[in-house]
Amino acid sequence: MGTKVDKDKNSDGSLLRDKKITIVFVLGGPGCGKGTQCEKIAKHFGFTHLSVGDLLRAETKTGSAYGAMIQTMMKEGEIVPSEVVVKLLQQAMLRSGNNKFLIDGFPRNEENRLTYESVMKIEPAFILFLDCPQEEMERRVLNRNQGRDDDNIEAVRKRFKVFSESTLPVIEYYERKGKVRKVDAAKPIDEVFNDVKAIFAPYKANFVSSSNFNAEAGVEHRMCPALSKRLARCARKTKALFRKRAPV
Ligand SMILES: Nc1ncnc2c1ncn2[C@@H]1O[C@H](COP(=O)(O)OP(=O)(O)O)[C@@H](O)[C@H]1O
Ligand SMILES: Nc1ccn([C@@H]2O[C@H](COP(=O)(O)OP(=O)(O)O)[C@@H](O)[C@H]2O)c(=O)n1
Repeated sequence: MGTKVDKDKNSDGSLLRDKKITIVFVLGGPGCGKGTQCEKIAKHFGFTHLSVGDLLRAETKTGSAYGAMIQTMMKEGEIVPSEVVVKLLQQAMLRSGNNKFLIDGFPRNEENRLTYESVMKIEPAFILFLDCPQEEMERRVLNRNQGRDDDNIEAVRKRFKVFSESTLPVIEYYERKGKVRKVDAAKPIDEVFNDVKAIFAPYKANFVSSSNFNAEAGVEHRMCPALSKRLARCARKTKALFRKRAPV
């Protein structure tokens, strides 16, 4: 960092080279326990937990231009356009001040993955796949009691369909790259976390402090300058993408 050569390296979009940012995608069907496990990983290993579902729900409350569209799509269990999601992720990463991120519920389809790749260009370290039978996920979602619009039987069934038709192919894509770490998520919470802990063990050494990102509060923290610059560049690219598309 700091030399002209290093700056030039970063500007080609390949942040991996300076090994400063760790991104883990956390995937699995609705109710498999992504949020539950991410909260624990964030605490134990100093990652910032970014739940795309939570970011989208927070966005619906801001009265933004996209809020109403997002609300309708989520109620129907549909996947929100990737430009919106990637933009929210960039903003959240910028605010977090961390350089280790758990991105929960993303990429949910090929469009998410391709948009992320073209805009962010940060290869995920690995994909944590919480594998759980559908009947167990259905039970968990219907007992979740968080007052979510989409935790009813019709929306849950649609989300299962979206998961198997759109998200599983993304997991298969990363499997072919040797990046998937699969865990049996049907076990009790602490047993699942034991398996998860073994996967994250190499990240313990770099643990600085727990940083559990609050989507609604948008807390400001200290920002790593390299990440800040990188994300600012990504934000400009996303803006350009938005300009190309007519408003939804
Ligand atoms: N391993 C588990 N065993 C039993 N219940 C669980 C387990 N993991 C999560 N839950 C519960 O299931 C529900 C869904 O979990 P959550 O973490 O919100 O899933 P997701 O983020 O994947 O939708 C929550 O009520 C949570 O407390
Ligand atoms: N990458 C994503 C993630 C979530 N979402 C939306 O957010 C909803 C809830 O996602 P979530 O991750 O909070 O919850 P689960 O369906 O995993 O329980 C999804 O059904 C989608 O409508 C999206 O559009 N794109």
